[in-house]
Amino acid sequence: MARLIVVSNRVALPEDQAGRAGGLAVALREALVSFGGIWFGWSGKVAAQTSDRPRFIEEGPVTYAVLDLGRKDHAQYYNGFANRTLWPLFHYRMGLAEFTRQDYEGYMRVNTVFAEQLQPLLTDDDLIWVHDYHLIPLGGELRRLGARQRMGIFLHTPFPAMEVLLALTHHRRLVGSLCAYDVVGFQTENDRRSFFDYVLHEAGGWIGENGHVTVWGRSLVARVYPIGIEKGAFAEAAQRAQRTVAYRRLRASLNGRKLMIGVERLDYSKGLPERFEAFSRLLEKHPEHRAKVSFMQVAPISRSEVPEYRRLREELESLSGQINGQFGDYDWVPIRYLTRNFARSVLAGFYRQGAVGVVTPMRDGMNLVAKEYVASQNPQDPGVLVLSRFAGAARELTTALQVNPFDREDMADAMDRALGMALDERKERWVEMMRMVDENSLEAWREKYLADLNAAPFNG
Ligand SMILES: O=P(O)(O)OC[C@H]1O[C@H](O[C@H]2O[C@H](CO)[C@@H](O)[C@H](O)[C@H]2O)[C@H](O)[C@@H](O)[C@@H]1O
Ligand SMILES: O=c1ccn([C@@H]2O[C@H](COP(=O)(O)OP(=O)(O)O)[C@@H](O)[C@H]2O)c(=O)[nH]1
Repeated sequence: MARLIVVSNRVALPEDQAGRAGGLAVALREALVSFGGIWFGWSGKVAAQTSDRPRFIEEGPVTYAVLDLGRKDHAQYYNGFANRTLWPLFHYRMGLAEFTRQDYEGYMRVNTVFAEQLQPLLTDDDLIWVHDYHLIPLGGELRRLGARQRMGIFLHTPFPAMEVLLALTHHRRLVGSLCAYDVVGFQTENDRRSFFDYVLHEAGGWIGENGHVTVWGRSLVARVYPIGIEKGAFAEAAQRAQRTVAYRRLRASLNGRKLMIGVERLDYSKGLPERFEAFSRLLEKHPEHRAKVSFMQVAPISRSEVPEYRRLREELESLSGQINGQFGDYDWVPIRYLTRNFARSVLAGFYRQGAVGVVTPMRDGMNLVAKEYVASQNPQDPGVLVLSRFAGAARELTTALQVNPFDREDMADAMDRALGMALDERKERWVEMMRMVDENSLEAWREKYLADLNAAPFNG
């Protein structure tokens, strides 16, 4: 049987798996255990120099092979080109995208080093599954070194419209390396359509049936695999959470008020200032909600070495202070803004208490929080999901209250509607969302992708 080689920027090492690992890490590890294989990537450590060989950690049939990144590589590849150029561009924030030649060179250099250190570990019938925008050039680099294995990539972020991508100096090289893979996976049909547009109108390629693409002398398939959450896990976690101290303390602190909850990394793609302003608008426009609802925003700090992320943090501190000052009372704080990270087992209990879940990114590949919120609800008394139409999840969760995050008024109205929604309508909307969450589970995503990768022809 073929071995599986997973390559991702972050690797969930065995010591992280006990309870801290996210659902995606658990699902990938399960696949690795059943195929046997290697998980290759960054160790998460920054050192003086990038490692000249991987550090190996063996656990049963799985080998973890990780590299430390040197300070310069970390700055140029991760904080630079990946998170200051590609991330904003892929999330349609052209104004925030910074491009420097040095960052681009650092990005390419790290991809080359990854390829050079991975290539000797490969055997002929391995299946190679690369994840995300950090490592797009890796496939092309491996091919350059002679790798003929079946190789796929899954893009967790959006793939931008062609006109946006053209703003990147090296767009041709980047898309060219995407086409070195045999299977290119996207979160939504929208993302795939943008890729097809580029193939047709910029690269002069062909799109055949069932996602077959012929371009630059290569054939590949481009398909949609919406990522999901582990089947049943959040429903169980939310039930269990009800017996915990955190659950009870949150409940007691609400003192009978409704909870509106948001959970995301502190990232400008998530639309946090816009959401805070919409909440402020809600309190202004509908004073009946004052002192009747508490909005809790969990926003663990992310990518804090990138200046745009630091500025966002300052903006949110100021906005939450201003809104609490304007509307708060001696016994009610409108916004609870928390920048610490919570375990998913705790979050499940928080989601369950949320009468309203607000997930309003300006743009998001999928947004798993939306699905986790739905799965954590009490079927007898479910909450309402207010969801941005620009989250990948909006394609599946069509019975959420969908909003335009660029329109504060629209969001404030949806919050008002969600807070007042009758039980029958809440149930009806939730049943349909839950059906989608179950159907497009994390397990289904993994199996569908691996089946396509397995079916790809060997390039020998
Ligand atoms: O590794 P970090 O820089 O700390 O960032 C965390 C991850 O953020 C992004 O997540 C994306 O993947 C999710 C699962 O497919 C999807 O729901 C979400 O919409 C995406 O934003 C990033 O793409 C990952 O590589 C990062 O590890
Ligand atoms: O304090 C927190 C905040 C978030 N998350 C998890 O982080 C993931 C965020 O994934 P999503 O797809 O929503 O966005 P991303 O951060 O990947 O862009 C979800 O599984 C959350 O449960 C967490 O474990 N603790």
